[in-house]
Amino acid sequence: MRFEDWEPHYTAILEYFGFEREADEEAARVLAELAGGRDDIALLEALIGGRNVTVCGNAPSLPAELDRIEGTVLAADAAAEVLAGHGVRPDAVFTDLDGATDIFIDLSRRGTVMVVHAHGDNVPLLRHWVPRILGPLVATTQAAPIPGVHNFGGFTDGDRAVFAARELGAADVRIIGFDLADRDVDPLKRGKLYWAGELLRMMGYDL
Ligand SMILES: Nc1ncnc2c1ncn2[C@@H]1O[C@H](COP(=O)(O)OP(=O)(O)OP(=O)(O)O)[C@@H](O)[C@H]1O
Ligand SMILES: Nc1nc2c(c(=O)[nH]1)N=C(CO)CN2
Ligand SMILES: [Mg+2]
Repeated sequence: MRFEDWEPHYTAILEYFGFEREADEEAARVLAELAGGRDDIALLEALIGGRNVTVCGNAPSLPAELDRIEGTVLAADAAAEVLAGHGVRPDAVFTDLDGATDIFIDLSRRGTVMVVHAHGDNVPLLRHWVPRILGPLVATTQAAPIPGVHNFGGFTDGDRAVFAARELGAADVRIIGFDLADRDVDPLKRGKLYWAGELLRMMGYDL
């Protein structure tokens, strides 16, 4: 998605949460510096382009839906840990690192692409984790893209994975582990799930 098509949604999200665009832009610059020129977008594209893709959200329903996995597996943040616990190594993990554990480092070592998202509220996490990610790395932002830092569209880890899969030419993108009406979450997370729903409906999902 071109940034000018994403920007109206981004502006509405900034306003809804009171997040600062300048803080997101600064975080993108920090991530670019930490990445130090590493950009495995070609590998991510090869995993997704022309393939059937399954995006795994981290709703409590995920373990019961694992039998629906088909093709390339994209995990939304801590869903990666659930998948790994069931013997599934995701091809890529979309993460703003608030769900990161040493399991991510292990997955990275085994070849999983880490698609790391910078935003105004995760700079300390970027500084902690990015130097430890030794495998394939793709950097993303929700603000304007800069060299080495991509914006495929989307906001939460889960819907960003769907936007990326579409942008990189997936043949089909199915989603599992999404329960956007989950009431068992704090108010901020409820707001984020609301936006995930808005954006996924915009992409044609009936949630
Ligand atoms: N009921 C749910 N609870 C949590 N995540 C969900 C749920 N349904 C769908 N998801 C998707 O799974 C993603 C990963 O979930 P995780 O629990 O790791 O949350 P998170 O890392 O806090 O998400 P984010 O950083 O995007 O807020 C979310 O970003 C969201 O897109
Ligand atoms: N500034 C900011 N941006 C975000 C945030 C967040 O907490 N702060 N959380 C996200 C996904 O959870 C995505 N983007
Ligand atoms: Mg996260």
